[in-house]
Amino acid sequence: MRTDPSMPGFVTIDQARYRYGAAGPTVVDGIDWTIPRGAIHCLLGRSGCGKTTLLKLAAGLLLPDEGAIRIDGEALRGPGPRIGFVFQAPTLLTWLSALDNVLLPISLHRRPTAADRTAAHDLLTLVGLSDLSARRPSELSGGQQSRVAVARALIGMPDLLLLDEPFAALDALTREELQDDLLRLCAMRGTTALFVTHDITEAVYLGDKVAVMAGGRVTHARTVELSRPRHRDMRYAPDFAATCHDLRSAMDEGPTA
Ligand SMILES: Nc1ncnc2c1ncn2[C@@H]1O[C@H](COP(=O)(O)OP(=O)(O)OP(=O)(O)O)[C@@H](O)[C@H]1O
Repeated sequence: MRTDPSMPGFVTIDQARYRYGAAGPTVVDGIDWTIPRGAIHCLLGRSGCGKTTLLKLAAGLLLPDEGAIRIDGEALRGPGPRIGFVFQAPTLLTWLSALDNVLLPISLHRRPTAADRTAAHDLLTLVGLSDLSARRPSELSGGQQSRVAVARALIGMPDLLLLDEPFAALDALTREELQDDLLRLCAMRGTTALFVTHDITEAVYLGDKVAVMAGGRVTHARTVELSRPRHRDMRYAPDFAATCHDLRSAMDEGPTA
């Protein structure tokens, strides 16, 4: 077991509320959530229920109107180097090589050192792209671009990785490979992660815990009892299917009053 439930939360979301503009509807409506250090939690929910907004609050890209987000006990006041973000689209810079895209979070602040370049190359190796580090994004497949985006999010050794449907556009087999890459990298580095997805099987395969969101609230939460490391054969086990079924039913129930 990777996490100890008695450990204090590494990420603590405390009664967070958020609306876009003064007159808009409340999009995140009083969410309480705790992620222990090193855990991977997944957020499931229908389109428009507020998942991305909650992720942006956890990244410090938005600040809550009410409540607080704490990372390691400290109230979050904006984005910082301890947090890595992977968006749905890989958002790579077209004129840079894969290696230079991975180095981007560093080169925005200072000139990368030889050690930084080695670290970037090591990350590309870990995601299976060691031979392609000189290629531009247009010379890479969609899955390879997503791998570069994951490597870029990890170059700053973030304590917290936030992922917003990063593999949604990929074919099923590539998605499974990237899920395994992500689990391996998080386990190696003890990275805490919050992963937003529409895909129930993805949430169950990756997560220590899965929350279902609807109408800006967490309406259901379930601990995933599968052992770690995860293995692709687990996807066909009865307890995996039962967990998926339970979450599907929770998504059908929708928000509670
Ligand atoms: N910048 C914005 N200004 C105004 N409203 C917004 C803005 N961004 C999102 N919203 C609204 O907030 C609500 C929640 O959006 P959010 O992107 O968090 O949902 P989501 O669950 O991530 O959806 P999806 O699964 O489709 O990405 C939606 O009704 C959306 O239209």
